[in-house]
This record gives sequence, structure tokens and C-alpha cells, in this order.
Amino acid sequence: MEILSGKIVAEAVKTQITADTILHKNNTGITPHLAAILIGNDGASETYVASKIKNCADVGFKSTLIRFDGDASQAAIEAAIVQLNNDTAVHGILVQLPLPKHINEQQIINLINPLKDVDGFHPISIGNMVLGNASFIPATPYGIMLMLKHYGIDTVGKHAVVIGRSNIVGRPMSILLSQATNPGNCTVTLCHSKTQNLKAICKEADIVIAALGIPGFLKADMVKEGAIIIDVGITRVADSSKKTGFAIKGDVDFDAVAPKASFITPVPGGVGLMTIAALLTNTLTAAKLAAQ
Ligand SMILES: Nc1nc(=O)c2c([nH]1)NC[C@@H]1CN(c3ccc(C(=O)N[C@@H](CCC(=O)O)C(=O)O)cc3)C=[N+]21
Repeated sequence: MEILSGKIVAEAVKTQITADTILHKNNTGITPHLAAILIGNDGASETYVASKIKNCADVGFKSTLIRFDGDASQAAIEAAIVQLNNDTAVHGILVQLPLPKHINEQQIINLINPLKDVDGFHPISIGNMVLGNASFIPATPYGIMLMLKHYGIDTVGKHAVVIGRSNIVGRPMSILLSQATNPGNCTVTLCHSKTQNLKAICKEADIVIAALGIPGFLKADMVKEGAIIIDVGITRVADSSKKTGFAIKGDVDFDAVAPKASFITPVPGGVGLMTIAALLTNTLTAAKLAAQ
């Protein structure tokens, strides 16, 4: 069993981005700039956005955080997007999800200039991704692809079972793994809360991507000997032994599943760090597009 380290791979990606950013600045005078919009004060969202901002600084990007109260109006948020679209010094725009219930999320995403859509959530980005065209790829599935590539994992012809059909993880992951790329070329089964015989399907999998958001869901008796296990879960679970009062738990029962796996990602220290590395990659791409 080998651990797929998000720490190691994300560091490698960031080192490359740092070098590319220096080159880009020298060649064009442009510093990549990410603008993040955060609405309300959900604890987990605060943590993720703070981490994104810090990671931008690490690789030499500028970043701007635009905050709104949880009761901000749709119009106010849309006005901020329009302003960022028109600001030629801003290359990437990210609206941290989830949004408060009174906000129409799709309408907000639709407003983002697709050339600045570093989350890859705009319908044009998703359409291009599905077609296999150049596009911004949603950060979590993109980060997983970067990790599989870094470790040289052979996915050709393998049966990949994706658990979870969210627009930001499961569904795009299923599409990427099915494409004729490397990594890719998998036979993909996309499972969800209405799937029958989930255990039997998982047991057939050469690769399992667990992205359903139920801590410890994937048990040892659900996986085949030698399977590759990718854990996308990041649920906060109360834990009085931690300073913060909570621990981050993945969707995989790691201790029981790891001995059966050929490769497995830990939580924390796995996919989450790759999500940020992929976001940085997309932001650099956006800055390069702006220079063309
Ligand atoms: N518009 C938008 N884009 C996103 O990319 C987006 C989002 N909304 N909403 C929420 C999810 C979640 N997400 C993570 C980012 C970093 C870690 C991460 O760094 N995790 C670390 C630390 C975890 C911790 O200590 O909290 C780890 O797994 O080791 C996890 C999850 C981005 N998301």
C-alpha cells in the first residue's frame, strides 16, 4: 500500500507555478490575480478561502477577498461580479460555495466571464470540458487527475467507480476519467444515493472515488484487494482532543481500507490540498489567457 500524498504533489505543483509566475511577470509584466467572493461566515468556508489566499501569496499571485454579509442581496453580489469581469487586473474569479439559500447560485455563476472562471463551474466551461476542449476544469477533479498523473498511475481500461454526482466533484470526475486522456481511459460507473447494490459495484472497482460526504462510509468489505482509493470527503466531526474541537474526516474508513488498497489518499493531506493546487494552476492559465 502506498499513500498518495497531497502534501508532496501540491508542493511540486506549487514550485512549478512559482517558477512559471516569475517567467510570466518578466515576459508580460502581469502578476496573476485571483479574486474570491465569500458570502456569510460559515467556519469551513472561512478556512478554505483563507487557505486559497495564503496559497496565492506562496506562489507570487495577487489576491483580493471580497466579503458580503450572509443577508447580502443577489443584486449586490452580481454587481461585484460585473466589476471583477471588467477589471483587467483580475484574472480569476471564484465565488465560494455553498451560497445562502436566498441566493440563486446558477445565476451568479452564469455571470462570471468564462475566461476568468477558474472554478470551471460556468456552463461554457462545463460544456467545453465534456467535449474535451481546452477549458477550466473544476479544481477537485482536476487536482485528482494531477495526483494520478504525478504518481504515474496506470488507469487505462480500469473500472472507476465514482460515488457522488455533485456538479463540482462526482459528475466532472466521471467525465474526466472516461475521456481518452492520461490519466483517463477508464470504464466509469457513477453511483449516487439511489444506486442499488452499491457495495457489489464498489467491490468490482479498480479505482474508487468517494465523494458523497458521509464520513467513514467506504468500508473494507466494499473494496477489492489492490484497489486505488481516492477520498474526497472533508466532513468536520466533533473531537474534543483537537484544539479546534473538531477533526476532518474523509468518506473512507481509512484504517480498515488502507491495508487492502494499492494506493490511497489520506484526509487531511490528500485531495483537499490538490484542490488548491489545481485552483492555482487554473489562475495562472487565466493570467496567460489575458496576456494573449
Ligand atoms: N467555489 C468553490 N470552489 C471550491 O474549490 C470549493 C468551494 N467553492 N467550496 C468548498 C469546497 C471545498 N474545498 C476545499 C479546499 C481546500 C481543502 C483543504 O485544503 N484541505 C486540507 C485541510 C483541511 C482542513 O484542515 O480544514 C486537507 O485536506 O489536508 C479542502 C476543501 C474547496 N471547495
